[in-house]
Amino acid sequence: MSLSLRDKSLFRQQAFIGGLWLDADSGRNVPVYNPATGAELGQMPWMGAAETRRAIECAEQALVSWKKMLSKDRAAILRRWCNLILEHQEDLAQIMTAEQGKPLSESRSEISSSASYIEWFAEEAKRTYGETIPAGKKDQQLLTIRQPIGVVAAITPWNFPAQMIARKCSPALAAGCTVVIKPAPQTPYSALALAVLAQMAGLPDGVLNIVTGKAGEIGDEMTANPAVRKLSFTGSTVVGKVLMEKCALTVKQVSMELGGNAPFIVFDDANLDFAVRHVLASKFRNSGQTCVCANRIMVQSSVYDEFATKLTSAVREIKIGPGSNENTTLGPLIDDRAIDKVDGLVRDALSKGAKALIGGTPHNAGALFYAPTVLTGVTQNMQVFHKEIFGPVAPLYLFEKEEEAIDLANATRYGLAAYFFSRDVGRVWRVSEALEYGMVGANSGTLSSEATPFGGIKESGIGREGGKYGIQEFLEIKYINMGLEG
Ligand SMILES: NC(=O)C1=CN([C@@H]2O[C@H](COP(=O)(O)OP(=O)(O)OC[C@H]3O[C@@H](n4cnc5c(N)ncnc54)[C@H](OP(=O)(O)O)[C@@H]3O)[C@@H](O)[C@H]2O)C=CC1
Ligand SMILES: O=C(O)CCCC(=O)O
Repeated sequence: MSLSLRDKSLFRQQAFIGGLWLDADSGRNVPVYNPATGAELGQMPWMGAAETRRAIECAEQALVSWKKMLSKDRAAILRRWCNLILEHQEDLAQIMTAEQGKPLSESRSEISSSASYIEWFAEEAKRTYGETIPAGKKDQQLLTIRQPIGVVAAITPWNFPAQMIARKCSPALAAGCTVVIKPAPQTPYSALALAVLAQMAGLPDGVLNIVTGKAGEIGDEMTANPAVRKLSFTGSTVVGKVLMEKCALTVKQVSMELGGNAPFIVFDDANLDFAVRHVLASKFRNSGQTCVCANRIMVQSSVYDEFATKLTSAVREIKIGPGSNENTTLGPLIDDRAIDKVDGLVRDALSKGAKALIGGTPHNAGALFYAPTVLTGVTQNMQVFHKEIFGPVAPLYLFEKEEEAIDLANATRYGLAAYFFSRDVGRVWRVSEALEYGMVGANSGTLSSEATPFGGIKESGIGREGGKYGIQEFLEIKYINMGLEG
């Protein structure tokens, strides 16, 4: 292991089931690599259906007492977990940067935002209110209570290896559910480190379980096992649809946080320097590998050239390199497939008439680095208009009128995040309403926070994470009709 951690116990190469650290039944492991250097970081157990089934059984057994625990006691454990995460922020950030590649400053801020989700839901645990309903007859009381759904399965991606666990697990645990997680194979160590701290915080055995290994087998067990009552997934729309189909057979609830194709519209009355700063934050964070990244930057014709020049100058200042260098602002992509996908989209656009003002090729910092890129002259007939880029490529589209920008923005099957910049208050309201998206940044390129509902419409998903809505995803409403006589 090449990491130098203050607390070495955080780096685990075993899965976590029923409070025990375990190898795969077969004893088989697979390597995990640092995307910046290609060096092997360690091994991860290659588990399958049998281990997943046992993790679900553990979660089912733990559910019996966890759901009955007073919510303030569950909240206290979550609060301790949050505090331990903050205490170990630096080690957790080092682990994340090593396995995921993002700059250390971004890893540190992901760890603190993960802690914020846990803190938020520790508080929400105490507020899972029911209601009374005025009855139509004198001899009855009508009411609702909210109860935990039961065992939850969570499948998480590699782009936010800690925050995804916090966003799914803390509301589930706060609600009284127990959880089995499958983290992405590229980034298991952040998830396992969080489990070390959860155990230290006093989370009872079996309440949180992490199974690493074969996606197909683990996913099939999670979706077929009747004990699992809910699946929460973040990842590609293609995989999300397959999982939804499989969940239908046992009628499980699902929360799906899937792909995006975010428009970022710059109107001619916008403050261009301000908009450029926000494009940088939205487009290049995590090397462009977020589902809410600006994917199609649409600029009104009268400010198009000026905006393109300003953006290119700003992109020139980006410092590309390993995330472990303190001055790096853009790290590598996650793997070869990501490089091929991003480069393929750029090649297609260039071959159809787009121009690269900067970048446009892989970068020589290492095998998985892509040069930050600005493309002009991009049009709807290029693949990049339709696909989630998931890389540091900013394609600029030109539009004339507000209605045209809205039509262009909505011309996609995705509906996660959208952004626009304008100083006209009437337009700010009109466009906010017209955009067919779950989240809109009006003069803002950042959206995510523990206090707000994160999620999409159309093929970007179902459900909301965060805010007062997040915990409801893990609660069932029970209606009680109480007869007062007899
Ligand atoms: N909404 C978002 O935040 C994300 C969107 N994406 C989009 O998806 C593209 C591809 O990325 P990729 O990592 O392949 O995304 P995937 O959707 O394939 O992977 C996300 C998670 O789902 C798991 N998974 C995949 N197939 C199954 C299955 N049949 N059963 C159970 N779990 C499964 C993966 O595990 P395993 O890797 O072992 O297959 C991983 O843990 C990206 O370029 C991006 O466009 C990707 C990640 C996050
Ligand atoms: O890409 C995602 O799936 C989540 C984005 C989280 C964030 O914006 O911090």
